[in-house]
Amino acid sequence: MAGASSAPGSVLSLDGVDAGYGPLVVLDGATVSLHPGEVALVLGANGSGKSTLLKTIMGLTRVSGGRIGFAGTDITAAPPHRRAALGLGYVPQTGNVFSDLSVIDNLRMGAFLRKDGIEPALPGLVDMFPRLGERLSARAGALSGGERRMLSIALTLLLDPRVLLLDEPSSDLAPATVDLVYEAIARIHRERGIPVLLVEQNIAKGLSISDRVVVMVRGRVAAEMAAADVEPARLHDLFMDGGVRVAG
Ligand SMILES: Nc1ncnc2c1ncn2[C@@H]1O[C@H](COP(=O)(O)OP(=O)(O)OP(=O)(O)O)[C@@H](O)[C@H]1O
Repeated sequence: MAGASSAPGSVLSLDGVDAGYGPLVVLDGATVSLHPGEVALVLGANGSGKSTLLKTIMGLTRVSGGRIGFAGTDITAAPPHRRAALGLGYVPQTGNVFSDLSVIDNLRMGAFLRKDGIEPALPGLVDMFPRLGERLSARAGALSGGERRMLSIALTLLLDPRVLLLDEPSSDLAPATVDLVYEAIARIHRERGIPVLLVEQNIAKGLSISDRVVVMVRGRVAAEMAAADVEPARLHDLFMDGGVRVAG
């Protein structure tokens, strides 16, 4: 249903969404929106529902209430492939890379839906991720953690997303590698103007590229603020409001 549920001025919005896994309800009236051109950082304690929020936006959980709007379309009941086709680009924490295929074959697979194949997109991707360009014939399973993360992001970019949903891009990476991955994310945002909804436990790193912060407590958005206004001590209090352990 066109125009049914996007919050004014937002490209993506969740309005009172309840969602979870089977009988387990994790998101409990989650209301959040993403505006054109912004990076919004989702913070919260372990188990507060950050990853579930992204999975729900992609249609990977069971939604039992509320509405999800994307680019003027009500996608609450849309299957994941339709959400991807509409322009939702999801980079999960793990799992969208084929370890037994080479880097270039992963990219060919990722370009399967493109009418023009991988060739026209490859120079831009290699420019964005030079390390991948040097390792096109390497088996993806032999890549470093950072290279795999870059391949994972590159695969999502091949879908020409209108929004990027990133789930903990720093997880399990050494600090220097985190910096490389974040430089790439910042560059994608700057050069392509793609709004980003970022889930991250590395608060300092997440804040470094974000405009706005959304704090989740027990499956709902407990607070929102400009990234520039974030006081770490206050964040800690907000996280603890849910009575659960603080991440990191
Ligand atoms: N596939 C699943 N099946 C059942 N329960 C799940 C599943 N995935 C997550 N959960 C539960 O949902 C709740 C929220 O998990 P979620 O991963 O969304 O939290 P999170 O805020 O991303 O946590 P973290 O910071 O630890 O990654 C947790 O209680 C978790 O055990």
